[in-house]
Amino acid sequence: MNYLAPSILSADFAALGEAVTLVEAAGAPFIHVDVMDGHFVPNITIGAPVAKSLRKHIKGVMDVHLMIENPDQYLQDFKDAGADIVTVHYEASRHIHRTLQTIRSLGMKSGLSLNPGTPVEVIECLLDEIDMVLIMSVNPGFGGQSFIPYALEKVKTVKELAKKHNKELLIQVDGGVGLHNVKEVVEAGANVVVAGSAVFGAEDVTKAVQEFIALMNE
Ligand SMILES: O=C(CO)[C@H](O)[C@H](O)COP(=O)(O)O
Ligand SMILES: [Co+2]
Repeated sequence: MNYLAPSILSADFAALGEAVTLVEAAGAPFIHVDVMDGHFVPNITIGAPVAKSLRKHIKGVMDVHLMIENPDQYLQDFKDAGADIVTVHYEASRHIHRTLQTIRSLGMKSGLSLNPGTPVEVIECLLDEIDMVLIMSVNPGFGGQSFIPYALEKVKTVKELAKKHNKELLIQVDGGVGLHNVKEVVEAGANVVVAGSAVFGAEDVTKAVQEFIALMNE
């Protein structure tokens, strides 16, 4: 089974509850929440209070992608907000092993995200602490960017590592994924696909979600 995670980054921020309800009704099992602080990435979005309000509308998995400096400082807040998965960036934590351990100790699934410029090999010594690897296929900060093809090579490497070390590992790809390339992304080994602009920018959001899910599980 492969999972679609619509990113609310491209939804109307004044109507996030409705956005979540719409994509869940269409069959999306994860809701991807992009948290940006204006320091780690050059954009600011939302924080734990908004995630907490949103939680009341989410029936499935709340998948929080932290693009922030000092993630350790906010892990408890996202636990309190009801996050199921919290993903932190390798590049944002000085003691990433400890950060991942803390996420799990709070009772959430731990995700590790790699920027396009970070070699995939860094995950090897962290695999015991990770429930999900997020391969960024754009430089984080904005929706609607173009997919960086080399991400597929990184996904293939993660898939090989997962076969050896953790068959349950979730492998997520985020950035520039649309109906035109989602099959390629899944074939490379991704089992969780984030899509923001291709879902919320579509003329018919319900149809877009359904088409994604059909292509991902053919
Ligand atoms: O983390 C992100 C950006 O940093 C977003 O999740 C991602 O960009 C989704 O948007 P799109 O599908 O439009 O590329
Ligand atoms: Co994201």
